[in-house]
Amino acid sequence: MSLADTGTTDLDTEQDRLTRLYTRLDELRGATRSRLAEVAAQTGGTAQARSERDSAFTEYASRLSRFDAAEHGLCFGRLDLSDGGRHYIGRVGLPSEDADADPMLLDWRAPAARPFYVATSAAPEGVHRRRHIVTRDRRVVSLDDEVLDGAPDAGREQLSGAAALLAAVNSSRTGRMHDIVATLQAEQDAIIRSDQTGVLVVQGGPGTGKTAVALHRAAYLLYHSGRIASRGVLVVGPNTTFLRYIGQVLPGLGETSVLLSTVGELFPGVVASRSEPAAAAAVKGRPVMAQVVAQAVRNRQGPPGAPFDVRVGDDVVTLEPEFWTAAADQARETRRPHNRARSTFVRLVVDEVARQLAAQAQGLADRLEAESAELLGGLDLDGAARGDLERLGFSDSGSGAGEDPYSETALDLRAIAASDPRVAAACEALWPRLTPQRLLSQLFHDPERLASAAEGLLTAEEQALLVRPAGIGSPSGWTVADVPLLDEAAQLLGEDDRAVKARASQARDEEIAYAQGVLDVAAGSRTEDKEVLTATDLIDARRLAERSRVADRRTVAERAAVDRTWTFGHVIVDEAQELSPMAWRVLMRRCPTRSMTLVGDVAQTSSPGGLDSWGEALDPFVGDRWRLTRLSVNYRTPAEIMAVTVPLLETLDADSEPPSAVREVGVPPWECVAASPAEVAAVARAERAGLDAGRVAVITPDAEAAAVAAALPEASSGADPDLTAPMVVLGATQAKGLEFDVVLVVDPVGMIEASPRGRNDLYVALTRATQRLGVLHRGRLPVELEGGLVARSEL
Ligand SMILES: Nc1ncnc2c1ncn2[C@@H]1O[C@H](COP(=O)(O)OP(=O)(O)OP(=O)(O)O)[C@@H](O)[C@H]1O
Repeated sequence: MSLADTGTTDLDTEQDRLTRLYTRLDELRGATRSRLAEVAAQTGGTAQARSERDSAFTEYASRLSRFDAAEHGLCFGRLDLSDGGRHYIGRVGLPSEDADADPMLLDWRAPAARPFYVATSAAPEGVHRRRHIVTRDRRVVSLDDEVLDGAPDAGREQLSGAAALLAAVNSSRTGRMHDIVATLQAEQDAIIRSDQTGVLVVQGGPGTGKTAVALHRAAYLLYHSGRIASRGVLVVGPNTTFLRYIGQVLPGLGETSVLLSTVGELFPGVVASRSEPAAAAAVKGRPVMAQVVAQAVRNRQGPPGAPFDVRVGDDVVTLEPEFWTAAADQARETRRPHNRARSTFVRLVVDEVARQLAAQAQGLADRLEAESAELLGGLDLDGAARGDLERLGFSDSGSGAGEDPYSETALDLRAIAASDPRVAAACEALWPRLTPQRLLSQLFHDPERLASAAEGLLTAEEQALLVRPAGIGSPSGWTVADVPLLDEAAQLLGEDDRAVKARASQARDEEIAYAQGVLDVAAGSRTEDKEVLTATDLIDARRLAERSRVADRRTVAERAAVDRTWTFGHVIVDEAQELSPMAWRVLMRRCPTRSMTLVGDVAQTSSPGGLDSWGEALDPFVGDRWRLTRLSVNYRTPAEIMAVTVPLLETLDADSEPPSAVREVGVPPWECVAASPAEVAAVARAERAGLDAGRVAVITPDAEAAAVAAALPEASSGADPDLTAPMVVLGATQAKGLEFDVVLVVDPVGMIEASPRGRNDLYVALTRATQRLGVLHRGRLPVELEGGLVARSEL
């Protein structure tokens, strides 16, 4: 039915349709909620029934969150096909009541929805008309139509849904990133839908939508791949402020199987809250640190330089360095991680101690025998020697422990050696049980230990950067750059989980004992009536314990967050240029399938350990088997601001093409002198006063942020600022990935001089504004900005 046939206006038609879609959404939501409540109320059953119930629970819960998330902007588009067909496109798919009929609403990720994003008048993909439907609450607000199978419209050819797109990019910022599902552009859509296998790198200048695209790709992959949905997606971002900024996007798309994390949060139980000099972080990030950590572990595996005495009872057993070396070699040959290979080492020590005890006993017997023979001539010495040996724990003087390691005597001696605390102490000294935290804090607190582990790998100056004053190494004493080292150490140390398993088994036995107690009480209250069945007639204690087990209904993301060894179905890294080689090793371990999307911009690298080229990071892990795609349009920064940054970008990367801005705003970026924090504060207040809605950011060199924040107490600031506040003060490295309506960049010369990557920081700061940019300096601008900015007085 065409719109003309209806006799009503387009808006009314779409309102009718939208109302029906919401009615259907409410029905489906209600039905899912009831099913969820039913499953949640069920208990008992076999292990298989429980597991099926847990899966059903998870499935209903995620379906419900998808329906809930679709409440805002349920439907945003319509495709009228050249063959007369029609699809409505929305955040979630809604099936028709008639199971054979077409869906009432197509999920944006469905293949049939793709033309909505990619069709152009040059390549209409069977689309006659594309309609963007703008809604608020449950009302249709406006429509924007593009007819694609007519004459190409040169002006709009590049953009899909230009009006809706420009309305979205021009709207005031809220301090939270929003999804762009209604206005995705073709080059973005191609990345989102590209094959899940292998490593995909998305290189793009500022504001090209890399973050947005990465998050929509996560939602797309979760929708299409059961494997990825069951293992979840890890999204790694540069800092917690940024993660909070993007935190609404995936829940808004109804996806909960995603863990957002910084590198510093990837080691469960460690809070990387300590800061350290950039030079120290840079050393810790270098690939050679993997060898340093490996050597540090090896250095904790025997042998002593001199013979090592072990006292057992009244006897002293001397273990020579050669023995320790051989035992350590044999334990390492198991190729097990340190803590698991330890059991081999301990067994060898116990065997050797037992062997020597036996040999000492045998020697004593032989000596007694010889002395007695000398003294007593032809008397029965065998009986006397046997008596001596029996007192020493031997039943048969002819079979030494060395000859039959499984004889009762040998086993006894081994048991004695194994339970002797001094043997245990010797093993602990020469092959200690180690946690990653213990290994590293002992390494960094002890310059000699560090020198031994880093010999030939780090210079004395580099080692000096790593040494920590005493007292650091407590849970709060770790830095972000320590986390990949902890992870590396965890990998090499492994976990001897026998104790954990033993505890689990004990807990299980206790559960069964408790269940038995329940059954005993039930049996005690058994009625005389033989027809009445009690619990004991139907169930035994083990099954009762199984039935009462609490279900594990945590989401994939919740389970992954507490498990260092969790491997994800897909890993997305935002601002990937910031990661150090050691951090890449962590992420590769979390993603053995190498199904990864890495988005970033090497021109924006600010961390000293970060990247200069993508190949540099990826070659060690995937060789040249990675795909590079580019985004070319800047949706955030107006053309006037991008023009100012061109000379700076040229100094950062002469080959880099600046992204073309999607719009102009008619306001040139300006500069003025503001020498003191008070002057900066005054300008910031004036900018804020001129803004109806939206956000102002004052971005300073990192070291100046506190002083400016003190002069502007009404602004949010600090390590974890509230981005939804009307004004915020940020250090340059905090601004990465964020955006604001108005940005004031303070002391650009100071910013450049503050770090070896200061120019990159300045580039990031200058490209954060969606509307207006002001540069506040101390009387001198960097050469790259000279001539590009209008003096404020001239505005
Ligand atoms: N297709 C689109 N429709 C609407 N808005 C878009 C679109 N693409 C990008 N944007 C908006 O442009 C802004 C910049 O996007 P995003 O932060 O993802 O870019 P980026 O490439 O990660 O930037 P940077 O590297 O500078 O941090 C965001 O506000 C985003 O919502």
